[in-house]
Amino acid sequence: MLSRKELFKDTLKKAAHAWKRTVELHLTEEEANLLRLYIDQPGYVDLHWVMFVPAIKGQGTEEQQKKWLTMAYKFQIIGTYAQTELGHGSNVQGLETTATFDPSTDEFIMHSPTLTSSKWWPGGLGKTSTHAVVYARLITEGKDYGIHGFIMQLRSLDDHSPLPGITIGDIGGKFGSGAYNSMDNGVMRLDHVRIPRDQMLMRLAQVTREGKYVHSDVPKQLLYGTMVYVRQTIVADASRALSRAVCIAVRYGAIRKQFGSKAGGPETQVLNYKTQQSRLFPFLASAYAFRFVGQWLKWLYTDVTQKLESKDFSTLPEAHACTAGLKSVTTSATADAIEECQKLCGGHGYLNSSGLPELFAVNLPACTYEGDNVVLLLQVARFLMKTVSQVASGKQPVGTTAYMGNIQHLMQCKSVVNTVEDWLNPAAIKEVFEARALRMAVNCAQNISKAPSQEEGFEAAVAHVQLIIVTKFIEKLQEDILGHGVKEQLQKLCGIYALHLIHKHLGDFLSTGCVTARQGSLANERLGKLYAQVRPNAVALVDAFDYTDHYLGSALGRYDGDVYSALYKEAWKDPLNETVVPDGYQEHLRPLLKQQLKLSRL
Ligand SMILES: CCCCCCCC/C=C\CCC/C=C/C(=O)SCCNC(=O)CCNC(=O)[C@H](O)C(C)(C)COP(=O)(O)OP(=O)(O)OC[C@H]1O[C@@H](n2cnc3c(N)ncnc32)[C@H](O)[C@@H]1OP(=O)(O)O
Ligand SMILES: Cc1cc2nc3c(=O)[nH]c(=O)nc-3n(C[C@H](O)[C@H](O)[C@H](O)COP(=O)(O)OP(=O)(O)OC[C@H]3O[C@@H](n4cnc5c(N)ncnc54)[C@H](O)[C@@H]3O)c2cc1C
Repeated sequence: MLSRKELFKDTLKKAAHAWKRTVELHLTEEEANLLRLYIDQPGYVDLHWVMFVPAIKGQGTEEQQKKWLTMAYKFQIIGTYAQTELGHGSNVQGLETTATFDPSTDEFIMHSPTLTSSKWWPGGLGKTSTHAVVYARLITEGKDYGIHGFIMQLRSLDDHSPLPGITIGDIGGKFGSGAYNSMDNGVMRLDHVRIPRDQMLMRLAQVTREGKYVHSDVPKQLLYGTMVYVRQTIVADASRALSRAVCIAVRYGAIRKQFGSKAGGPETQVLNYKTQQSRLFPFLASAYAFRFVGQWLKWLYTDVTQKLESKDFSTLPEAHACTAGLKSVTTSATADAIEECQKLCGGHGYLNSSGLPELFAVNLPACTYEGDNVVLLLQVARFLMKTVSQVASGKQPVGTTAYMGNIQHLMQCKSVVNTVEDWLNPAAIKEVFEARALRMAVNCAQNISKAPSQEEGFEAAVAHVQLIIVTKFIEKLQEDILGHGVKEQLQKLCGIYALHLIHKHLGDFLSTGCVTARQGSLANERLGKLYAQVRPNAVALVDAFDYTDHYLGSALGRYDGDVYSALYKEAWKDPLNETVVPDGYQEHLRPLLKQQLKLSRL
């Protein structure tokens, strides 16, 4: 119910209070991150911690890190990540902002040469940030060396006014009433703003005092390292958002009753309808699947970071493909699922008090930020095409593409599934996913060799990423899992996750000859049985996410199931209900009604 201005101020207040508590309680970095997470309102601090600090860590020299991170860690400065421009987002190489070295003063001149080069979107830029890592084309000795990162001070540390040559503001209201409107995504134009040479982030490349451009021995792709880091964290965000929506829809489905009353008895819980189960349980399974793959991705990221520190860059392409692909598939699936959960809750799901509209609005942009999901999947496709060509020339693939080394078998194998029960076998499931992914990648590589196109391979990329998710779920179940019967429930969810994908993408599985139509229909039959088996534990499986009512923020998803009184109470809180007769009655309603009355008496 807050206006944009009130909402923004509320975010400032919460962030300041959270920081105060962080200091008072000596919270660790991890604990402080959790506190921020549970505040659950996008704000400038997200950009400061998730992008500004990591950008300096990844691209700054030790000296630069010491100087800037010391201030950033104490919040003496507030930073953002200013990459996207009004005319350029996905294509980072197309950015127009310039950083021209002036050897006479040992400074860079930061400039926005056109309207389209205005920085546009960075979170916290609009009203809050005092500093930013700004991405700009480095020009020295008359030559354009492409995009590099620069630390810039934007606002005075005394009175917060923009520094000379900097025009800065908020880009305006966004989708939904709350959601990202708490964030001051900003616009910024630079008019020949001078910064010292040592504010270029110099781990990847340096400009000497004389203006010479010098490469480091690290790959230039490390410039994109911050995005790899954030994409990895977004997978965990997607899993969390999806599990919240599913928790609301499952709990409400157990309370809501419609039709099916026998002999005057109670109506049927909507969660007992097979159609409700077949729409909802794949999301429940996906929430668990995304959580497990998110945990694995965090491990992969830590591993690649350690390797980078010892100058081993070999796993960087895989880390890029996995983070890009998983960010894309999990956020798209999550946005679609939250929208569907609204429908699964019927009319009440459309009320703000269900919590679902806000959840949708806040998670929808994850399909776009940190890389548009289509653009990112095309990056995965590019990686797959390279791997296929390496396999063809005899190189053994590793990591998540290791299965491609089994090309002889996977290109011609037939699924062993003969009965409904055979679809319980994880090895049988994995084999059809591997065969589908490989065959689609090889088909795509053949198409490209006939007619090269940047846009081929989108579906092959989706198939590969889904294989990763299925594989990581299966691997998780090979670990020890505590709790009586928990593993069995997770096995059922794993089956649902994999088989619902076979159902959804049956065209791919059939056209690549990985399964027959009969096997496809056996998969559907198995799926129906799994839904019925999961039903008795569905509520427990969402309770296991352990969300408080406060965090869930939903009248429908309450733990105690007292849905109707909660909806009723929430309705009365609406400002429209502050008066019995609404504002506007005297000016607009009364004259209208009186006029109609007069006319009818004529
Ligand atoms: C309710 C509370 C919620 C709280 C939530 C808190 C979390 C907050 C999280 C986020 C908040 C939102 C903040 C949002 C921030 C942003 O959006 S920042 C801007 C993000 N922008 C993008 O992602 C742009 C996407 N574009 C690109 O990444 C690149 O332009 C590209 C598409 C990858 C293309 O790059 P390029 O032009 O260089 O071209 P290529 O020829 O394709 O690539 C060259 C080679 O480099 C390899 N590559 C590309 N990227 C990477 C990488 N990241 N790492 C490693 N390697 C990379 C590519 O594969 C090529 O390799 P090859 O030549 O061997 O094939
Ligand atoms: C809430 C939010 C917060 C953000 N925060 C920040 C931030 O803090 N800092 C920052 O720098 N940026 C930020 N961004 C910007 C964000 O990173 C970009 O919006 C994103 O990278 C997508 O770029 P774009 O908007 O230019 O989309 P476009 O690339 O213009 O995409 C438009 C359409 O074109 C399609 N398309 C584009 N290229 C191709 C292609 N090669 N092949 C096929 N289809 C293609 C896309 O799929 C899409 O459908 C934020 C954005 C949002 C929404």
